[in-house]
Amino acid sequence: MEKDADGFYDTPKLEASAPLAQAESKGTKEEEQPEPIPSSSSRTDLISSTFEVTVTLADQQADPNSPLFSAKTFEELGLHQDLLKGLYDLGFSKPSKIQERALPLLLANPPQNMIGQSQSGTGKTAAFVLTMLSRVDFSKNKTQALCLAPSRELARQIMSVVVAMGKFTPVQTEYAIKDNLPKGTSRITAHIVVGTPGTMTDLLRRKVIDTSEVKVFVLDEADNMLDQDGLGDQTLRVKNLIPRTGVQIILFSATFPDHVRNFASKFAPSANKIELQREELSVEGIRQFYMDCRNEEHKYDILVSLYQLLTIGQSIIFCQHRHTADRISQRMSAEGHKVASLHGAKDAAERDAIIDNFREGRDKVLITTNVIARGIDIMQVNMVVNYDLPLMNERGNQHSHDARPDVETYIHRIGRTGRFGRKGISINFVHDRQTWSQMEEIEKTLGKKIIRIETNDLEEMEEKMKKALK
Ligand SMILES: Nc1ncnc2c1ncn2[C@@H]1O[C@H](COP(=O)(O)OP(=O)(O)OP(=O)(O)O)[C@@H](O)[C@H]1O
Repeated sequence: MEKDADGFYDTPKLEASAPLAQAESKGTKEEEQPEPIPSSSSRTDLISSTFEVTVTLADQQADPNSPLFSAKTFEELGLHQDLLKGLYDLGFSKPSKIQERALPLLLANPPQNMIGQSQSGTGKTAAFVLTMLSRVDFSKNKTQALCLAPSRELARQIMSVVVAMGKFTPVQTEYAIKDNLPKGTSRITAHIVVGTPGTMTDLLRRKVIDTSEVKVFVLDEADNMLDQDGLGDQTLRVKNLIPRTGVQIILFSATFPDHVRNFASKFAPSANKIELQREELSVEGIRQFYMDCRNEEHKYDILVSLYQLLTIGQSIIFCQHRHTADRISQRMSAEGHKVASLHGAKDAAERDAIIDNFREGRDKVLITTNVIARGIDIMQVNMVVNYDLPLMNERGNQHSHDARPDVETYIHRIGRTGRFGRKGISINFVHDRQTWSQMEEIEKTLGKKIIRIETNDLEEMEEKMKKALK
């Protein structure tokens, strides 16, 4: 698995001076999504499918068993008028379960720490962003909230939510991601700073950020941020550079494997906890499939034969290594298919352009590594392919014969589809006894059937997929 300066999730190395990325406002209603302009017949389809999505979302938010359910309104959660305006402007009408449960605890005084878990795509970001925005005293030009994420792509996305939800407040924001600040910046006074741990540590050490007024510290994807095999060391360094007392520590993730739970409890002492049972981890709307390929080369052929289906909506193809992502995308491009590839060896400006092109629907197929396995929220993604299954990040493990599957990363990867009540499908490619048993272990751990699709019957495949997406 890839590891570099920022740890498990790689960071760019070249010195590109990307301008401070303008936060993109993030619509939630289907009609606000940046779809290409449809032809008149597909426009009718779009309207009816928009209607269907809106209706099923309302149904799900009314179903007490759904993670999107809430019995309350945003008004009842004690949010400031300006933040309510921001929420309604984004098209949020009702809180999801995690928002309803977490927000009253997060906003209570005196502030209490939180360890919050909820399935992928259920609205955790709003819970911690609204907390940061609620706790900031806008009359002070001082940094008061820090938020860390495992990748620059996720940090940029979180920032877009801060800006959109804070649209009716005077919030000032700044990034702590590589190659983003103008050279020679010696002082940051923005209320909220969002970044990755390597750059954040650097800014704190050099006292570019004054921490004396910091009162909220958020870790998104907290299990990865605290994991010794992930970004644990770097995150701890950041914590050691902020005040020891008076800071509310907020940890959120869809997964908290046992080996980080204890550390999380020490990192955020006496935290309120919202936890999921193992069987609750997978998202109902994501149908999981697998394809039995003959060998590595056959995996490539199958991926190419899937191209039509991959581009019905948008798709993310996950590989274990950067070189695989590059090789597949070069081959597919040479054969006339439009695909993009994104991984941590690319420089900052390139990474930003690739994810923005994909987010805005200009590219429909993104071939990548675990760098964007977590957090990335693009509603139109209705298919995820595990070209390689995710494997545990143990030294040498990837090459050994008993390499274990990384079930947490699997949950995050497939969670790039099926966002906030949408339907999505995932397809695992298995090609030998080892990958077969790795997939079996994932299936057993999650208690969810992974259904076979024949590799030689494209029509059947298409039928099954269309049915799953209905
Ligand atoms: N109350 C709401 N009403 C409507 N849409 C919402 C609401 N809350 C969140 N959303 C939308 O749901 C999507 C998923 O939210 P978010 O990215 O916060 O999920 P998450 O729980 O952080 O997922 P992950 O675990 O994958 O990071 C976003 O597009 C967000 O705008």
